[in-house]
Amino acid sequence: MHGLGNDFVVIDTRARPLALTTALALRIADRREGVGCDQLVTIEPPRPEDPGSVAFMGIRNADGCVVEACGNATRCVAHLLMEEAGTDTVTIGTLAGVVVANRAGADEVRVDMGPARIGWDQIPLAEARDTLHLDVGIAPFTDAVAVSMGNPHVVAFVCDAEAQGLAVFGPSVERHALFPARVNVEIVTVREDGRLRMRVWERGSGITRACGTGACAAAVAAMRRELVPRGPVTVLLDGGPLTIDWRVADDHVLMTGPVATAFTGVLDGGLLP
Ligand SMILES: N[C@@H](CCC[C@H](N)C(=O)O)C(=O)O
Repeated sequence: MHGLGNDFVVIDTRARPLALTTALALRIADRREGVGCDQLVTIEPPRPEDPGSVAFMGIRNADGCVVEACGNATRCVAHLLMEEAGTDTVTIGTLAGVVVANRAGADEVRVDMGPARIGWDQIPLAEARDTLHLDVGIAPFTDAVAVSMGNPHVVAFVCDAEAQGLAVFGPSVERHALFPARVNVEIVTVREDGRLRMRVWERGSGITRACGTGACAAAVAAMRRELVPRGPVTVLLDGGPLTIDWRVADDHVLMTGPVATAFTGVLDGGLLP
């Protein structure tokens, strides 16, 4: 499946448990030898600690590491589970917390991604720093904004996001000592029409065509800096637009966007044990 070209292999392990090792995840995610994807996602039985959830969503980046959140994959898994149950809403457990999703159109899903976390220790940063004006020491991240959506993000505002060498500075920012859990890296231009143009270097996956949690982080960062008014904003990714609303009532971030299924079937070819 994919959300705006951010693509996933989604494996339903509810009926058939899967011992997913890092080595196996790496093989499946490998675009040369495996199926190939930005993230590998498992649908698992619900955990007792996730109240109201019908399933747990496990997420691994293409480098095999387990991560807490993935906005685009959450829309995809929510869509699958709502189709399966014939409902318009679904509650899913993730390592970042329990999220609630709703249908927002034929192939559109809205997810309440929960609160944005902005404390330095919530990102996390290696030391106490101002997350609204963060100097990472690598241009253009000399006055950046750090936000956690359950996973860590750092956002730099630039005049022209297209002109930036994301593949050059992305890896250095991702692994900078200031970010002990590494970080997802976003460059954002605030357009004259009020929309945000964002490009992303994802932790553990590199440049992707879209990042849902990254779009949430970019919108929160722009609103914290008062570059756009608090309320719904369109974030333009390489793969298309997402609508992000940082709700005033409870500080939750709502993400609305499309879901697409590329292929459904049996993953074999010797990949699974
Ligand atoms: N593509 C995702 C984010 C996936 C996880 C991220 N690379 C991380 O390491 O935190 C999204 O749509 O949010």
